[in-house]
Amino acid sequence: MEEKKFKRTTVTAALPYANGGVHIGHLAGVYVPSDIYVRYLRLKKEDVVFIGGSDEHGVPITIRAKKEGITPQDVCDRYHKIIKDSFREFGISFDVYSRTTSKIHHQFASDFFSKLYKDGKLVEQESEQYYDPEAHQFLADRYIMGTCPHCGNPNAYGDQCEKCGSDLSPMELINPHSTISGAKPEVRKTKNWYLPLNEYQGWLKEWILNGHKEWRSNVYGQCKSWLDMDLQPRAMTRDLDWGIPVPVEGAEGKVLYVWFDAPIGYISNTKELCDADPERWGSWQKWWQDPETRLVHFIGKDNIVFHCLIFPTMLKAHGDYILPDNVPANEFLNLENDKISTSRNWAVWLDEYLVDFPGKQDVLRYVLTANAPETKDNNFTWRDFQERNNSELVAIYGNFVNRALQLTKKYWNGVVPECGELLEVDKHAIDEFKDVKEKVEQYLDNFKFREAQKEAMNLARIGNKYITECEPWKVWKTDPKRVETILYISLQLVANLAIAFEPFLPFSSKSLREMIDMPEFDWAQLGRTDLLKPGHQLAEPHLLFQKIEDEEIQKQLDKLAATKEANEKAEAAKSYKAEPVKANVPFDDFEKLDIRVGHIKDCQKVKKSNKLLQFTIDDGSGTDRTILSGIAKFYDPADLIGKDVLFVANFAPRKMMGIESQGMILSAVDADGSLHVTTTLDQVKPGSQVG
Ligand SMILES: Nc1ncnc2c1ncn2[C@@H]1O[C@H](COP(=O)(O)OP(=O)(O)OP(=O)(O)O)[C@@H](O)[C@H]1O
Ligand SMILES: [Zn+2]
Repeated sequence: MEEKKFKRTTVTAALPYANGGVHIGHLAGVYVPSDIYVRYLRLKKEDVVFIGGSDEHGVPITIRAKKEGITPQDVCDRYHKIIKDSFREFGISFDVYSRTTSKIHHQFASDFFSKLYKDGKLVEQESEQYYDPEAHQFLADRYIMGTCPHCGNPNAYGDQCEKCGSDLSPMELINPHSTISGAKPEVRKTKNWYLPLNEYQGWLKEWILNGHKEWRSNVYGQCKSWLDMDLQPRAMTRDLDWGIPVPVEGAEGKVLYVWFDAPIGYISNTKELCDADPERWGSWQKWWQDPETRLVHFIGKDNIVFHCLIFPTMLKAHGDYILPDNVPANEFLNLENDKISTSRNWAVWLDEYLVDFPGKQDVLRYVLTANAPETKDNNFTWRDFQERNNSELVAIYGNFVNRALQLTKKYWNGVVPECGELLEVDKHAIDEFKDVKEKVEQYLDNFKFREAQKEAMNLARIGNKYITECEPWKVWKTDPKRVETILYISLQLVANLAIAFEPFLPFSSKSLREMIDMPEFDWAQLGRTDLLKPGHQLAEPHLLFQKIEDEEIQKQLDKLAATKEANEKAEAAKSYKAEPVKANVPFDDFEKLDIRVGHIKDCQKVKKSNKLLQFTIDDGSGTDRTILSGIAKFYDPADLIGKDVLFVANFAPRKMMGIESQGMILSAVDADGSLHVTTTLDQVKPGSQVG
């Protein structure tokens, strides 16, 4: 196949769903790689537009709104702002970041649907759906709960059981109920409009399986497995009240399917940008309808089917649009060996990261790229984060820059020296770093961001090796002229680093360019050895990166451990069922027990026991009472001193670990098996009887 030549590139990044903030999985999967790519094209002075925005329709937003007693628009407004701020703070350099609740988008998506409808590209079909007779509405899958037919989990959703992971359809649930009203749903007939993917199957096969063999193997493979099955028509409308109304007569109470409207958001957001500044951007059609424009979608793997099959089919059915030339989807990033999850709060949130690591955006960008899930799922660990910061950013990149700049400051007051005659060692270093440009380009052109960043880092490795070999601090004593050359070459390497790292670590690059006073630069200069001219005055050097200490990492690990514990508790509570009540007993039996209030005067751990606590109790008799209780795992003894507890006073004394226990302290057993000492609501005198 001949290589296509393009005049410009439209880059889109998946529209994040506006019911949560941005976490490291989002950054690693989509936003850092797309930003690197766009920055690279801009540096090459190519014509490129970078499109983003929030996805604000769909059911989960309405569920959250109901739960919090606010409107869906309130939910969107809150998260759109958080998301937008996070992207700005991490240097994700969108040309436009808009939202799918915008007026422009509603109109645009509605018109797009109308055109398909009028051209007869959609198929009208009736189907049976659950309907809530009390809330008077059809129920989206997420609004129906019931018992999972596979594992018996009583809290399975209409589309999925989170316990066993099965994909479900609402009709499979046993004893379904509406989560809105609790009512038993009825089956009713409803009409929707479908995109007949089946009619496009042959075309899709040809376009992807023959035409795009160069796509990443994970993307190509997923497309192939879909295309090896028979594609089914897919509903493009839903019975729901949050979204873009279906612009067809008789479709009241229906909205466009969120995966129909969201990708159109890429186009409507481009239109918003172009309309606002046509001089700078030209017409939006140029970016979406000109065959000389190259369209690239950055997404995570769960979005592949939508961007490779469904959206292209919509574009093809419409007829006026170009199709994606590549869809470099990433696999998933996990956190400390567990799936990142918004609902379980198992994530590193960008806004929280910035509070704990202010100014360290580039460290996260670096680690997420170094460890990007490009070919398989990958794992983020805080130890790896620390290790890469300390032994790569600090010890290699930062160290080299600092050596070169500090030596120049020391010997020449920060003025770039002359380059003298080149020795073998100089020529070798120059040769080595001249290749870097081509290698980085090759990797970036093929969306291999991990490798590309590694190559950029190689510049610093070359620099460190060079300085170490040349030992300018020793040579200075005998041959200062020679040191001029060594530092001249080192400084050229530093300038090259600032260019090479601009797409990856824009904040550090900017800071480095300020130190070497290099306001103007572009990609074409990469590999040159005359970027800083002799006599050029450098600014005051400072450290580019700081070491991250163990305590800072431990704090993050502790935070995650606390989240895990809270999740386990919540999980246990969900499946908790109170024990059945025991057989009735005569009141006389109860009366035989003497339960009393005791005041804890002292409490100690029992030596050599990790279960027992020894209590000294004031029981109102004037003599202290000793009671042992197996609750050491759940309490710090010091916290119990001074508290009142309920205890059984008339059990026969019993020896444990050599100590006689005179009674039993009463505790409640929680869902997770933890024990909680009981007390009275109000303070009463020690020795008061309970009954
Ligand atoms: N852990 C992850 N690793 C890689 N990519 C991810 C990860 N989580 C989300 N993404 C990608 O980020 C983009 C935006 O995600 P979206 O807002 O749809 O959230 P999501 O997939 O619902 O994630 P979450 O459930 O964590 O909120 C999507 O393209 C998605 O594939
Ligand atoms: Zn199940």
